[in-house]
Amino acid sequence: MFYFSYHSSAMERFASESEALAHTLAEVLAEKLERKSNFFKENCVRNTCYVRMNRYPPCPKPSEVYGLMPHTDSDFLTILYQDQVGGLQLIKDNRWVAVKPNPRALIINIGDLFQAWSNGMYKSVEHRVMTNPTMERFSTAYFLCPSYDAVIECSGDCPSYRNFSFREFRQQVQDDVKKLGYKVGLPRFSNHLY
Ligand SMILES: O=C(O)CCC(=O)C(=O)O
Ligand SMILES: [Fe+2]
Repeated sequence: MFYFSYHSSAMERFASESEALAHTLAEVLAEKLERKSNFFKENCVRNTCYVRMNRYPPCPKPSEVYGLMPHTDSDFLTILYQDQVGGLQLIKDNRWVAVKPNPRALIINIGDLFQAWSNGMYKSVEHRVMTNPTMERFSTAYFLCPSYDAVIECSGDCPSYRNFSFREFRQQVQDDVKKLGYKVGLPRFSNHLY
């Protein structure tokens, strides 16, 4: 019971501090795009934002098993804290690069919805987690999401994506995963053929 309440208050703090940080960052990015900076305050709601606690047990065959498959996040912004073990990698110039653990730093990821909203000015970077042969790894992530009915309107004169609601996006991701075994994501909403 003690541990549960200790953990739950720590997680509540992580969630509320991350929420505030995510809103500040989203506002700054919106200003840079010369778009309404209160869009996130108006459209992001607590019941769709979430915290995920990831545990990666040691894996005897790290070259054969991913901790987490390559993916992009289906949200606006992700605030991630990783422990000292390492294993997170992201795609840069077509190569996987390691994100070095830093106990004093949070990792901020742009998600698919921000990529669409910014008309591709900000990119939802593909990332993955490698397993470690001897060490257990933990990470905690906060996902900033809009309400299911919020419409993601791509900015600019030549929008790369059609308008879509978060509900539509989630449904499409779920359908693709079920039918194809993987997420297609934003290309499904592209105004150009892919
Ligand atoms: O564990 C990590 O470092 C990454 C977690 C992640 O990408 C996710 O939860 O979407
Ligand atoms: Fe992720």
